[in-house]
Amino acid sequence: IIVNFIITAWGSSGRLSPKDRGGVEDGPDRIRSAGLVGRLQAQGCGVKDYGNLRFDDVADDAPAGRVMRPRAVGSASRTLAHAVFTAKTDGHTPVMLGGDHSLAIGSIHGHAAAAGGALSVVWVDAHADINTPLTTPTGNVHGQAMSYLVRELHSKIPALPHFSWIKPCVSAKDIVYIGLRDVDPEEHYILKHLGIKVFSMTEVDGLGIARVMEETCDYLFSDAKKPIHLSYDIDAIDPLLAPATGTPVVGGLTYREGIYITEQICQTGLLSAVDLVEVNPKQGTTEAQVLSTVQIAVDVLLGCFGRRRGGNHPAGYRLPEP
Ligand SMILES: N[C@@H](CSCCS(N)(=O)=O)C(=O)O
Ligand SMILES: [Mn+2]
Ligand SMILES: [Mn+2]
Ligand SMILES: [Mn+2]
Repeated sequence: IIVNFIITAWGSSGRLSPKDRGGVEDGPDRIRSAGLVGRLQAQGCGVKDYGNLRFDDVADDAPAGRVMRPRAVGSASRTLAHAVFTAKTDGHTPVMLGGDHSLAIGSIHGHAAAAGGALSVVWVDAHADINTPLTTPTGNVHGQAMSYLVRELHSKIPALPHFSWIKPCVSAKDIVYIGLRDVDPEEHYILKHLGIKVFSMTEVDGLGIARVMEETCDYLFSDAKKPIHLSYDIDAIDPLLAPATGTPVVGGLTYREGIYITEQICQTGLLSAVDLVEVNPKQGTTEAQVLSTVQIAVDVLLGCFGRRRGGNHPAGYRLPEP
């Protein structure tokens, strides 16, 4: 599969709670240094690395209501939205390396603007990240990202500094969650009230990942085939395998389940943008923990862009003649 795509990178943008202790901004470079670009090129992808986006620090970024660092997050998201819009209109499949899941605001916004029509959003995560600014228990935007994007929630979003540029661009019916296991009551109400499709870890256990992916694709394409935005939070994977992340939750996806999701999404031929977020080297207590987390992040992206565990060979390959 020849895929032109970009790699942008994103630092920490939510409020750095003591637990968070920063470090998520180091995720992109650790993923790069694990050889992502070379591995993708080796499997036939064309890769253009746009480098790390830099964001101006915002002084006196006082909370707006409960929302932490609204000005920094809002303006950084706008910068990212422009970068993703440009990459998409240049015909690439953008890959956003996080960094915080708040980056999904800009990546999905920019993707939707370039796509022109509806997007399918597949959100792979232990968390729903759909708290509104009025329901968030922590104020961290990484737990609110979807609420700014879903049309049916628009009336529940108050004005926030540096957020006025955001126009909701995703319909509730075009969203599928996979891997949920730590959902706030308010988020649960939103998911139920909006009828958003959810395959929590209960469904993953009950149905098996093959059936989850079959139902995901049937559901998303029941009306029309739309470009897919895959927003993959590394904390969807069990923290025994991917511990270097800010909000680990026990009972996550196995490596095989996590990769199977990407193989099936790739097979649709509709993957149009990917976020790979919440890799936080500082949250690993040993280098081995960091490497395990980073390696799984690389394998997730390789699966998105054509790697099959049954093997691959380049188009046009022929056996050498004696
Ligand atoms: N529901 C909690 C935790 S959200 C965790 C964010 S992430 N991006 O999934 O790690 C909140 O809203 O702060
Ligand atoms: Mn985060
Ligand atoms: Mn998340
Ligand atoms: Mn999460």
